[in-house]
Amino acid sequence: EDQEEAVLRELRLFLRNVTERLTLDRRFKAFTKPVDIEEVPDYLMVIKKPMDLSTLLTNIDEHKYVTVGEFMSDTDLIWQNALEYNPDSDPMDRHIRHRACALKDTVRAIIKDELDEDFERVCEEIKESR
Ligand SMILES: COC(=O)[C@H](Cc1ccco1)c1ccncc1
Repeated sequence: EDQEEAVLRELRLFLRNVTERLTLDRRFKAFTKPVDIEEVPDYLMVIKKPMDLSTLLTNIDEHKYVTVGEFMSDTDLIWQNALEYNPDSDPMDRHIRHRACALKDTVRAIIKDELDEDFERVCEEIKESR
């Protein structure tokens, strides 16, 4: 009912704020847009579920996420894909992997610090009821 829509609206505001802060962080520039398939023709042969920060924002606005957990699954794809596609010892691969790990740690720190457990539980209840 309307209380539920108010909770989901607050969730979207929180997720947009987190995504915006990640997008503004210069370390995460490579994660802000989809990997360019013209530039990397084999990318979709290796990575089955591409994800990036701009797509997160689109998903939020399309009401894809009813819980923070669902949002986290997509943010995990961003850094997991980077580790998988860039596994080599050359400096470029090491650099993107370091940034991927920074993204993982930063998202977890924000959620731990700023998400109220009771709020996430209410979102989970709404999800189960649908
Ligand atoms: C998330 O970004 C990536 O996985 C691409 C893959 C890539 C390889 C060549 C062009 O792009 C990347 C971008 C910047 N620096 C390293 C790798």
